Amino acid sequence: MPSGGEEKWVLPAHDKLPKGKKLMLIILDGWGEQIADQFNAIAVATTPIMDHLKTTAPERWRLLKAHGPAVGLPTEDDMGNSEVGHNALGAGRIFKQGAALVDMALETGSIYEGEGFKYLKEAQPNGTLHLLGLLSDGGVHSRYNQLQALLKGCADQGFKKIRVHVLTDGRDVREGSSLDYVTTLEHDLEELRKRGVDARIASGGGRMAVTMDRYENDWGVVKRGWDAQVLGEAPHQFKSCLEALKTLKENDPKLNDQYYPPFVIVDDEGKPVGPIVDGDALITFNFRADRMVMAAKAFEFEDFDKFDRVRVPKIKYAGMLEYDAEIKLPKHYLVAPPHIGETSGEYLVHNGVRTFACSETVKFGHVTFVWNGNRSGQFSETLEEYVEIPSDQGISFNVKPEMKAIAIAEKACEALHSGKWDQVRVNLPNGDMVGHTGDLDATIVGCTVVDKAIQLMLEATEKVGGIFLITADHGNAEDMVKRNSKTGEPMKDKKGNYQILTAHTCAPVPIAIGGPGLLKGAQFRTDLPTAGLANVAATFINLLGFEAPKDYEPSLIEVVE
Ligand SMILES: O=C(O)[C@@H](CO)OP(=O)(O)O
Ligand SMILES: [Mn+2]
Ligand SMILES: [Mn+2]
Repeated sequence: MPSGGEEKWVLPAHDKLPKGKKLMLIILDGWGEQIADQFNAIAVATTPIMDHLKTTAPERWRLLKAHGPAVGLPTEDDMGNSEVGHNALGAGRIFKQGAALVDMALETGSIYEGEGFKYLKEAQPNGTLHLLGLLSDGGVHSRYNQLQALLKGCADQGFKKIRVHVLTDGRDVREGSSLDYVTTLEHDLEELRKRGVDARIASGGGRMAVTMDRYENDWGVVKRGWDAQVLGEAPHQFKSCLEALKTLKENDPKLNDQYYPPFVIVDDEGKPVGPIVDGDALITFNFRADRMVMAAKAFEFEDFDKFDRVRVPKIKYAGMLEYDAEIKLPKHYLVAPPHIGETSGEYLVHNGVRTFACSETVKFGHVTFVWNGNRSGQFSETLEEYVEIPSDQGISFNVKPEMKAIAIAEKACEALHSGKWDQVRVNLPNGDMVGHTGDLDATIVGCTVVDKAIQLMLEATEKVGGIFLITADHGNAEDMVKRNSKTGEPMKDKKGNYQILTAHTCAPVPIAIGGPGLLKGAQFRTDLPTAGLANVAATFINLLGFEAPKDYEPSLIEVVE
C-alpha cells in the first residue's frame, strides 16, 4: 500500500499487465529518426540492436513527437531539448515551458509587476543592472528577442546604467553566428544609449568554457565567468565584444563559439566597463535551469566553497525563472517556472516501487533532477538510489566519443541483477554530447558504442526475465548537416563546405518495448498517431503493473488477446 497514506497516490493494479517484472528504462540522448543519408550518424553507425528492434517487432516499435508543443514549447519550429524532454518523460504530462512562459510575461508586461522585478528595482537609482546569459536564438536556454524586450523594458522601468555579460552559443545555433548576435545586440544597446541609458557589453565568453556548466561537472567554468563578470578579470581585454570575437578567432581559427575564452571589455584607460559591484542588480536571463544553477549558487549563497570568489558583491539578484524548486534557488525570479508536481517518480515511490537511476555527470541531472520536475534530491532514501558516473572533464566529447556509455550500462546491469530495484533508468549521452561537437565521424563512433551499451542492458533484462523500454529525449545525431528546409538537401557554405549542424532537431524519436517479461499481446496502440514523450510515463507505469494517474497523457500500449 502507498506509504504516503494519502488515497490520491494509490495507483490501481493494471487489469492485465502483472506487477513485479523488472523494468530497464533507457533514454538515448539526442537520438532521433531521420532519412538515412551520410549525415545521419545513427544510420551510418553500426547499430544492430536498434536496427533489430525496429525491423523485427513493428507492433513494439513506433515514433514519438519530441519537439514543439508536444513538449510544452511555443511552436512547431522549436527543436526539442533535454530539459523539456526529460520533464515530459518523467511527469507524464505536457507543461508550458520556460520559453513560452517568458514570452507571455514579456508580452503582457507582467514580468515587471512581479516580486522579482520589484526586488531588482531596489537597486535604483544608482545601481547598474547587469544581464547575464546565452546570446542566441536557439530557444533551448534563452532566446534573443526576450533579451531585446527585457533591455527595453528595464530602461522603461528606470534603469539608467545597463551592462550585458555575453555567453556565445554555436551549439543550438550555427557555429560562427555569435558575430551576428553581437552585432544585433550592439545595435540595440546603441538605441538605448540614444535614450540616455548608459548601456554596454561588459564581458563575454563561450558557453562551454564560461559560466554555463551543469551538474557540478567543472566549477572552473563558473569561476572563469565570475572572474570576468564580477572581478573584471580575464586573460583577454578588448575595447569591444566584436573586436574580442574577431581577434580571438583570428588567433585560433579552429576556435568555435561554444569555447571562446573569457574576456573583459575595458575603456581607454584599460578599466573594466562593467564589473558587478555592491548595490547593483543582476538578471540571469536564461529560462532553462540546468546550466544556470551553478552560477546562481555563486551569486546567491553566503557560504560557498567551490572556488574563491575573492569579492562577493551585495547585489539584488533575480533569475529569469526559479531554477531549483526544491532548494528555492534563486530566491528571487521574474517568471514562475512550470509547477511540475505529482511526477511518475513520486507516484512510484508512494506505491512501493524501487528505482535505480544512473548516468554520467553531463546527463546525470537529466535522468534525476529534470525527470523529477526540476527538483533536486530523491523522493525516498530507501526506495530510490541515484548513481552518477563522473564524466571526462575539460574535453570536447569528439575526443572521447565512447564517453561512459559502457560504464553506465554495466552499472545498470549490476542494479538489475541485484534484485533490489523494480525500475532501472539510465541516460546514454553520446548521441547528443558528441553530436553537439559537429564531428560526424566521432558521432558515428558514439552511436555505435550506445548500441553496444544497449546490448549489454538487454542481455541483463533477458536474464532477469524483465521488460525493456528504450526511447530518446529529442533528436541530434540523426542529422549533422544544415538542410534546405524545402528540399531537405544538405547545404554548403560559400567555400563549398557542408554546413555542419551541432544543434538538436525537430525529428521524432523512436520508442521500443520488449523483453521476456512483457506480456504476450502487449503492443503499441495505433490510435495515438500524434503521441509524444509525455505519453511514456503512463506506458512504463503500466509495464510496472499499475494503472496510470488519470490526468497523465494516455499510455501507448494495449494488451490484445
Ligand atoms: O547542452 C545543452 O545544454 C543542450 C543544448 O543547449 O542540450 P541538451 O538539451 O541535450 O542538454
Ligand atoms: Mn538531450
Ligand atoms: Mn543537447
